[in-house]
Amino acid sequence: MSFRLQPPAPARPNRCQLFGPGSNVGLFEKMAGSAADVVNIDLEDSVAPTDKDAARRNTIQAINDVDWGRKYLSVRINGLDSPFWYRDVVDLLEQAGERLDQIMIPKAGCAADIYAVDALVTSIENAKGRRKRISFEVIIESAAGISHVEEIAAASPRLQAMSLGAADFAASMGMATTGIGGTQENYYMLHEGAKYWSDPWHWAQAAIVAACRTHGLLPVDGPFGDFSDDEGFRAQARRSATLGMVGKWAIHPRQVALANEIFTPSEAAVQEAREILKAMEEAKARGEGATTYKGRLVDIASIKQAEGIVKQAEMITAQ
Ligand SMILES: C[C@@H](C(=O)SCCNC(=O)CCNC(=O)[C@H](O)C(C)(C)COP(=O)(O)OP(=O)(O)OC[C@H]1O[C@@H](n2cnc3c(N)ncnc32)[C@H](O)[C@@H]1OP(=O)(O)O)[C@H](O)C(=O)O
Ligand SMILES: [Mg+2]
Repeated sequence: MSFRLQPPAPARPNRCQLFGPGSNVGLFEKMAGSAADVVNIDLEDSVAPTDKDAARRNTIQAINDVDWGRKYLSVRINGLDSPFWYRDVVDLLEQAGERLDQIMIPKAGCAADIYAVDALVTSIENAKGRRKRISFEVIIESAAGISHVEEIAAASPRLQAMSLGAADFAASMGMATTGIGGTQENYYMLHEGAKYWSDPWHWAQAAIVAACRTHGLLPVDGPFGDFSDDEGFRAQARRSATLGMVGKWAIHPRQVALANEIFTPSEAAVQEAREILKAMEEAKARGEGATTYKGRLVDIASIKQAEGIVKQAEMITAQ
């Protein structure tokens, strides 16, 4: 272990982030009543430029009026390259009540982007005497964002989570696809005439997970565009969970249960983790640092792996 210890990520469930446009007021109560851990009201790309002012007003009213229960309540502001973002921040911080938990910053390209939003948020919080400190989630969805992912993860103590935005990422990278996440038909290896599909999102996800784990943030997988493809969503989510991500966006309500299913450790996984912990306790009592569990090696690193699964399950149950 490095002398610099790995900080823990925030201890709150983030299995599913349900998105809805701030211009669609009819969705707010439905989002609040969903089983998502996080609700993201969007002021950015799902809102037409002509609707920006109305969406911002709707969002502030909904933050103040809707019963959001135990949801982690987040608003995605417009990008720093737009003429809208500063007004999003000013109006949200000045007019939305303390129920607002988080601001989501899209298309982050460097640490200074987060610094700029932090400076504005901090100034308004102090001026208005807001008691609750707003947290940040950042979206990595550009070539610059992934190139600077580690400095972005370290950019502000407000940062709690980081997501991959597959659509903008693909566009920025010039990827030859219009798909939003999932299997890409042309990304395959050929062996003896058979195609073996690979995962073009994998390397970016792994970079995000590493940056998040280094700086104590929650790594989150972004949207899966084809909301009629449940199995495709599950497969993508399983890969993300295996890589260390804690949750995934839902861009349609039918994806909420799928995300919760995949990012809640299964009973079998929790039972196995507990058995490994027991096997290691017994090994320790014998003065051993390694032992055999179901025919395979387990050692002190296995304790950390197993504890991670048990802690995740316990945190979700405690909610
Ligand atoms: C890709 C980049 C992104 O920005 S993704 C995030 C931004 N996008 C969004 O926020 C879109 C969110 N989704 C929607 O707006 C809608 O789901 C829809 C337009 C995709 C489909 O809506 P539609 O009403 O046609 O769907 P139905 O199947 O008819 O709905 C059934 C039922 O569910 C209710 N509903 C629909 N959407 C939501 C929702 N988001 N939350 C809660 N409830 C919802 C709908 O009203 C119906 O209700 P009922 O009539 O049955 O009562 C990213 O940045 C990147 O770069 O990758
Ligand atoms: Mg995007």
